[in-house]
Amino acid sequence: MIDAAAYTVVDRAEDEEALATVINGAAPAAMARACAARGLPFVHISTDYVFDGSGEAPWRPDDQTGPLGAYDRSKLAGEQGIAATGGQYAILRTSWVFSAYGQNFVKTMLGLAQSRDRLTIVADQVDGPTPAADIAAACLGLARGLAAGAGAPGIHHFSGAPDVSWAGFAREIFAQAGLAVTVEEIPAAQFPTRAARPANSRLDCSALEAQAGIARPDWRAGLTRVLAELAEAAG
Ligand SMILES: NC(=O)C1=CN([C@@H]2O[C@H](COP(=O)(O)OP(=O)(O)OC[C@H]3O[C@@H](n4cnc5c(N)ncnc54)[C@H](OP(=O)(O)O)[C@@H]3O)[C@@H](O)[C@H]2O)C=CC1
Ligand SMILES: Cc1cn([C@H]2C[C@H](O)[C@@H](COP(=O)(O)OP(=O)(O)O[C@H]3O[C@@H](C)C(=O)[C@@H](O)[C@H]3O)O2)c(=O)[nH]c1=O
Repeated sequence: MIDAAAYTVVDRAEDEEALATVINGAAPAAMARACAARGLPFVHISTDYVFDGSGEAPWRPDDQTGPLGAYDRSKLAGEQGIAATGGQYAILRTSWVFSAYGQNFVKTMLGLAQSRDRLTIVADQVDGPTPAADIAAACLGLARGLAAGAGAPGIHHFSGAPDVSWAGFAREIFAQAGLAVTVEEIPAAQFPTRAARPANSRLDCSALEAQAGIARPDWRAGLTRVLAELAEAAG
C-alpha cells in the first residue's frame, strides 16, 4: 500500500493542529497497522519539514528531528506511529513537490506572473524541489522491493537536485517558461507567514541510492516536463 494522503496546508495547520494530527498522525498509523496485520508492506510519504532547518549540512535519515510548526509535528507523529506498528514499512521524506496537478509553488509562480513583472521571493530557505512523478516512481520501487522481500525498509530521503532557494527555483521557473519576471531576493523575515519554514531543508539522499538504487532526479528536467504538460493542457 502506498499512502500519499495528507493535510498539507502548512500555514492553516497552525490553527487546526488537532485536525492535521488526526490526518497526518493517526490515519497513517491506522493504515500501517492494517497492513501489518495482513503482512502487507506500507509505503508512506513524509517531509523535510520534520527538521528544524539549522546549519547547512544535508539532513540524513537518522538525524535528530525538530519540527518547527504544526504541520511538521503532525507529519513526525505519522512517522512515529507507523514505526510503532512493527510492520514492514518505508517512509520517503521528500520536499517542495511540484507537478502539473493540484496547488504547488510552480503553479503559484505561473499564476502570479499573469499580473506581476517583479516578485520578492525568499532566498534564505534552501531545499531540493521534487517532481511528483519521480516520487511516484520511487514509492513504487520501494513498494516492489519490500513486497519481494529484498527491499529497503525504514526512513529514506528523496529530493530533486541541485539544492536551491525558493528565489532560485522561481528564477528557473520563469526562465524555462519564457516569462520576463524579475525575482528580487528577500530574507524569510521579510515574508512573514503563519508557520515558520526551516531554512536548511537539504536532504542527504545518498543512503536511498546505495540501498535501493534510487538516485536524486534533476528537478530542472522535471520542471521542463511539467511546463510542457501545463502548456498542452492549456491548448
Ligand atoms: N506538497 C509538498 O511540497 C510536499 C508534500 N509532502 C507529502 O507528500 C504527500 C502528498 O502531498 P501533496 O500531493 O502535496 O498533497 P495534496 O494536498 O495535494 O493532496 C493530499 C491528498 O490527501 C487527500 N486527503 C486529505 N485529507 C484527507 C482525508 N481526511 N481523508 C482522505 N484523503 C484525504 C486529499 O484528498 P482530496 O483531494 O479529496 O482532498 C488529496 O488527494 C503528503 O504526505 C505530504 O505531506 C512531503 C513533502 C513536500
Ligand atoms: C507566493 C510567495 C511565496 N514565497 C515563499 C514563502 C515560503 O517561504 C515559500 C514557499 O511557500 P509555499 O507556501 O508555496 O510552500 P510550502 O507550503 O511551505 O511548501 C511545503 O509544503 C509542505 C506540504 C511540505 O512538506 C514542504 O516540503 C514544502 O514543499 O515561498 C515568497 O517568498 N514570495 C511569494 O510571492
